[in-house]
Amino acid sequence: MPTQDQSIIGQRLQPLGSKKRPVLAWMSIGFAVLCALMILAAAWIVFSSHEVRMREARLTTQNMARMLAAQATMEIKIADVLLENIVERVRHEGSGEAARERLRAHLEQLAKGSDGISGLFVLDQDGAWVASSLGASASGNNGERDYFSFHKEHKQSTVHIGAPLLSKSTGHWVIPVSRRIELADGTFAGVALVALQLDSFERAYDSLNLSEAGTAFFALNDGTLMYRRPFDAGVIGMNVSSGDVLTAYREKGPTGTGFMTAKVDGLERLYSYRHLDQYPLIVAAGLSHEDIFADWDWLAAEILGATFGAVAALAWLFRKLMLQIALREQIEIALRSTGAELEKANAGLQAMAMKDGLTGLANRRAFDEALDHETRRAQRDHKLVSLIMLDVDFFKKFNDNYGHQAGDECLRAIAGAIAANVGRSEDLAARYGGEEFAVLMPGADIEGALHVAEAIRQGVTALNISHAASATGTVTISLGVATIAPGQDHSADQQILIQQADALLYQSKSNGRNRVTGPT
Ligand SMILES: Nc1nc2c(ncn2[C@@H]2O[C@H](COP(=O)(O)OP(=O)(O)OP(=O)(O)O)[C@@H](O)[C@H]2O)c(=O)[nH]1
Repeated sequence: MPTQDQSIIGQRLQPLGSKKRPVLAWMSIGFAVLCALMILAAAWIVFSSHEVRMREARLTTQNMARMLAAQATMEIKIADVLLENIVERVRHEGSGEAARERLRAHLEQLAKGSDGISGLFVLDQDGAWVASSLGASASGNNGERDYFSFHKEHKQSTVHIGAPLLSKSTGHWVIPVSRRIELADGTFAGVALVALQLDSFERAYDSLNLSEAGTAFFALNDGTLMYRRPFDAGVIGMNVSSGDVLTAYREKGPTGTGFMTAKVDGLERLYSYRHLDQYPLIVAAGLSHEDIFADWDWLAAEILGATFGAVAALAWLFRKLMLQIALREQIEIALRSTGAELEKANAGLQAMAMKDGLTGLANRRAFDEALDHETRRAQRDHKLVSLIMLDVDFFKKFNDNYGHQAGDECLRAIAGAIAANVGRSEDLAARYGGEEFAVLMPGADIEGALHVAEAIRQGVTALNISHAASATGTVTISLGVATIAPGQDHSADQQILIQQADALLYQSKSNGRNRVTGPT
């Protein structure tokens, strides 16, 4: 079963009243603006929180990069200080048999006091171990290592940091940090080496608050990857110089932040990178999209979902309200039109109640009311009231000869002749009863009334309705005309007026019919 609302929608709502239409239009505009503002506010909150997340993420990656740079600087610095010390010692004490023993003890001493160092070595001009922190019996040759070749070929006195390699002595990943040893004349005399444990970097990188998808790494200026979190031995030593981070470093400067794609796994992350001030190293930390926006996605979905839900609920309520208003309006319109129709019907009924059904003239009731009203008025205004009473001659015979239906037609024609000769608007022609008619003429004197009566008589004669039983051969009427000046007793005056007119009418009858008789 359709609901009330549905049936209204089905019928198409009637247009609203002209006064209410602008009000409803403004209400609708106001509601639409309110909804738009709610959605805009929600969008603004979501957008702002996105910006805040981004700012926080940038700050986080920048702090991570700063921390990693400080850690790497510290590690290398310690190694560098140790190397300076060792090179200086070799230069002063040489590397002869006696010096070797003291050097070895010194290296052991230095290694003991330093965390994160796998070993300290002094190599001769061929790469053979002169002394190491690993003990008197330890021996080896590192002549084939890249850093050894580098120092042999370059007269560079500053520290050299090499790509990570697997230690020959421990089998662990180490970073070789080394310096060239020269004789007084500048000829190559060997290399001092500190092997830094890659583990100590791993600990620092693991302490970062990064998810599975986050990453951090450091690389040499030439793009050689030194370490990357999460640790994967397969990528150590890989060249990432063509990656976004190294490219940004070359193109934009020593520090930077932005979304970049990793060379190693192809994932896009928000990276901050930083080049170490003192060493040819770059560190970088990257947060994945999930790291940055994990709970923001939910928050945004909740805010937008709640907003759209509230807007939908409000729209539903607003539509209900509009339908209620439209329904009320429709009921009001229907009531108004029903009221108007009722009034019209009442007026029609009233008119019908005062009219004679056969002739269309006023009926007896209307005549009686008008007579009462007019005699009172005439009494007040000191005026006359005249009355014509008329009756169809030999009408019984007419009916008998021509039938009742023809009789009705005849009465209708006579009523037409009466109405045609009653000219003033205040005059009232009525069917008094049966074949008897009356014409009430307020304000008319006897002459005027006689004149109208004669005109009516002639009008009926002129109808020329055949009436075989009448002496004239056509339908005629007899009339009596009376006039009074009403006094205090209206009721008696009315009776007198009717009786006089009626008596004069019957005088016309008895005098041969088809005539008008007035008072003598
Ligand atoms: N067809 C028709 N006849 C009517 C109507 N009202 C009254 N009559 C008839 O009118 C006739 C009146 O007859 P009477 O009162 O005898 O008068 P008359 O025959 O006209 O004779 P006089 O008045 O003496 O000339 C009656 O036969 C009524 O039935 C009507 O509405 N229609």
